Amino acid sequence: MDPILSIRGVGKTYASGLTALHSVDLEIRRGEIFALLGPNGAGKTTLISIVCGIVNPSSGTVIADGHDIRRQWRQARARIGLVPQELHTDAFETVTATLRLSRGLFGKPRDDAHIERVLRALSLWDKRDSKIMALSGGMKRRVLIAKALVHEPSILFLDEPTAGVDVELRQDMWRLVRELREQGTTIILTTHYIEEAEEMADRVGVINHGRLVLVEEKTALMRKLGRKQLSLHLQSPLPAIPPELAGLPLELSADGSTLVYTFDAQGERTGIAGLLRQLSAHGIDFKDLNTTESSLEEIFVSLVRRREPQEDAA
Ligand SMILES: Nc1ncnc2c1ncn2[C@@H]1O[C@H](COP(=O)(O)OP(=O)(O)OP(=O)(O)O)[C@@H](O)[C@H]1O
Repeated sequence: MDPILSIRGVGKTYASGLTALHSVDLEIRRGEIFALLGPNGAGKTTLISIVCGIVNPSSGTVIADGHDIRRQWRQARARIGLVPQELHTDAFETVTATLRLSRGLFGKPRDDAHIERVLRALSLWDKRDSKIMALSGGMKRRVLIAKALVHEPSILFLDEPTAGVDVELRQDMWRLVRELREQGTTIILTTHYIEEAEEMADRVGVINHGRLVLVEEKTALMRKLGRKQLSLHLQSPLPAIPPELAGLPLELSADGSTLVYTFDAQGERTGIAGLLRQLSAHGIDFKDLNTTESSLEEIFVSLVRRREPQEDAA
């Protein structure tokens, strides 16, 4: 593996005494889309801020594209683009001037052709001469992304990029993320929209109470922790699950018309054949059936819940 970003033993205790991160180890692969998930206050922004040199870690090291973020801050920072949650930019500047300035800050020579490409990709070309303060909220978010990309970073952090944005911008954003990945940019995003991580990410990390509790290939995670459900839509509603079937992982819908059987997606044996035999033996007929798999969201919620008692005990 060729990590583009190595985070080793990174901890953070704020001046208030609050420990936001406990010795986090994480390696990000070159060219991947990595989704960092976690509930509010888990430490995602703290971790991103440390990698971007905005917050000093209390312990540990971070190597970004070959450069130590503390000893070679300038070189490391020039490899990183950050789309923060909020806009901190000069409201009186025009969009183009802001981008030129951002690019210059990272020591990159002026390149108006690149700025034009970034502006066009974000549907900002028409707004290039507008002052930032005259833009709508959505347009300002687009400027944030443009600013993060204008110095051609190899690692792009997106901190809650789609929180509160409209559908059009969200779609533009994901199209752009895919294009950037195809061009070789490594992307690390935090999101509360887990379906986005499910759709976009190659790997998923879950952070909870300042600890990285899991890092896994998304598909493997879904296979490993996912559960499947088989829904049987019955010919005639049942008043209750027959006592003979009480030992099975079955649930009956409130109106008695659907039996839901839950099984392990990873298991060797699903038990479905046995279930169908038993239903037939008890004269329970069904007219239709379908299966569903648990989403990353359900897996995430159960993971975060499951880890809580361990955390408290630690
Ligand atoms: N400057 C600071 N001083 C003291 N405590 C802080 C500071 N910044 C963050 N924290 C605390 O550190 C913890 C982690 O916060 P952080 O913003 O990293 O979480 P997060 O996972 O990004 O949350 P969210 O999903 O809400 O953005 C929280 O308890 C937060 O209150």
